Amino acid sequence: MQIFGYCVYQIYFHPLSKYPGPLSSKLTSFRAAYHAWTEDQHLDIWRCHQKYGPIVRYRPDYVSFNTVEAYKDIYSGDTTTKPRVYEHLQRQHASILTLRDNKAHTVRRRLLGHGLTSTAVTDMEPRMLRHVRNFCHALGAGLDTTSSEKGAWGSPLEMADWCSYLTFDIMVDIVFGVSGNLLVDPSQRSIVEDIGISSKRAFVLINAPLLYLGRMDRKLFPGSVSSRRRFLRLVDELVARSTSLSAEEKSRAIVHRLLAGRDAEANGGIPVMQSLVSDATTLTVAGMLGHHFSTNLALINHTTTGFDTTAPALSATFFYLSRSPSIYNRLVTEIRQRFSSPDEIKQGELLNSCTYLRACIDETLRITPPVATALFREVLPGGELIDGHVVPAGYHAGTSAYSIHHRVDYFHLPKEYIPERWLNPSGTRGGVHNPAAYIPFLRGPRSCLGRSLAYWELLVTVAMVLWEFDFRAVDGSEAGVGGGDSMSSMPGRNNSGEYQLFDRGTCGRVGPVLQFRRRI
Ligand code: HEM
Repeated sequence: MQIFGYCVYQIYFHPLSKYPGPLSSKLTSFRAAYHAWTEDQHLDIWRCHQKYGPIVRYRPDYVSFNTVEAYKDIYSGDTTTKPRVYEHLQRQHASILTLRDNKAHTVRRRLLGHGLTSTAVTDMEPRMLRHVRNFCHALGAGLDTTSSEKGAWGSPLEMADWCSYLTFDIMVDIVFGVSGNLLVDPSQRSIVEDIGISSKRAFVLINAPLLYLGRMDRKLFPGSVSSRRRFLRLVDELVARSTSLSAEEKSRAIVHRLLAGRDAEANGGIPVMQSLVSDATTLTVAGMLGHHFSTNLALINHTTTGFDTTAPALSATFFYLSRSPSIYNRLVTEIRQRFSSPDEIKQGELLNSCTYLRACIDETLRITPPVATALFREVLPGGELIDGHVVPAGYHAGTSAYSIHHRVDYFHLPKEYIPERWLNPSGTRGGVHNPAAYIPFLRGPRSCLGRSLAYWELLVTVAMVLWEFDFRAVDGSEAGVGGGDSMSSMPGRNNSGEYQLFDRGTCGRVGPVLQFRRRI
């Protein structure tokens, strides 16, 4: 009887009952949790929007909106915040990603933002370039061993892995000032998988917080708990290594700049602790920052799963280029004409003038947004009017980048990779093109702080690789790795031309498998 009463209430009398959606979603969070588990929640939300329209009740307490107007309402002001469930994701202290208090978030964002401005990216460039060169070195390993082999294709490489190693090494270097070394030393590489596995657990928990009861999550995800522990141990180790750097080395690491900034902020602008003075303070504060950064690092670095962003964008770009000869050739021509040597490939006018390169990156982030899912927000007291619809306080609303980027009335031929749409929307294969619906980095006060850094990594790495190498997809059984399976009955998973994301909050991915040769 109680169950019957609960169902009647959810379907007819609940404050969100007027919004359409699958019956199962109105009653429980099971569907959302299930698709978090099967790593296709972004596709399920997209399919629901195809069926029910731009507003879908996707969980009993959550409405997914798929319009430009709605996401402006949800993400632009201070009438929403991060949902309470995010608190479970932090170890002791809230990270910038989990902070619920909007004022505290603004302060934290200001502090962290100093280390990630485009000027800061210029300062960090020489160190980041070292890692991009290591990446190219790894791709070219084994090539040109004898002059007779010059021009021969190398062994197949799994690009998802190599892109993860690159972005991990860059982030560890600029955040902690120490070396992550995954590109050159295979011994620690399992860490990217650990990050992925632990992210999957976190994502399922966000969607089904009931699993926290009696710590059921630990029983359901035993492997992921140990993966997370290993990852956090690594972060603590990095923090410890970072604290023993010289003063000059510390000045280049974001974590230390943040410490100085944090003190200044807390002391009316007087930086009382410009260096880390005692081991006790160091370990406590740095450990805390380690956890703070663990979320951000996880956001960036992943192998097959999870909180990863730049790496999947990079491997997706290689995927699309390897499958589109005309796009590949146009881009190769732009890069090789623009730069006369790889040393010229760095931030500046020449790189900015590579408009086709930028269009390819933007198109990757549109069709394959690394944060594909809806980053849902909790409505604060007073409620909120979202695209003309009332969502009362305490309930959740969000917009999924994958869904809105695939709206046919915002982007013509949304399932196709067409960089030209960013150059001349009304030109080649022209059709509707609505840049206001483009939200890979989100917009508003919680938008991505690492945008400049991410663009640097993507533009410079792709340019450097194309300057040095030709590449192609392998033949045979691995040719399609990374794309959808045309035999799949699941819309979204059956598009062989679209790089597949495995949604775990950010995303996992595999492939493409490519071969390289020195450019001819
Ligand atoms: C293509 C690459 C990237 C994409 C698509 C991306 C996307 C996003 C998105 C969608 C958010 C909002 C998350 C939320 O509200 O929960 C975010 C936040 C954030 N991102 Fe990125 N990101 C990328 C790369 C980076 C990089 C390289 C960094 C460098 C540290 C970074 C640092 C951050 C930080 C610190 C936040 C939190 C901002 C805040 O809450 O104020 N991101 N990112």
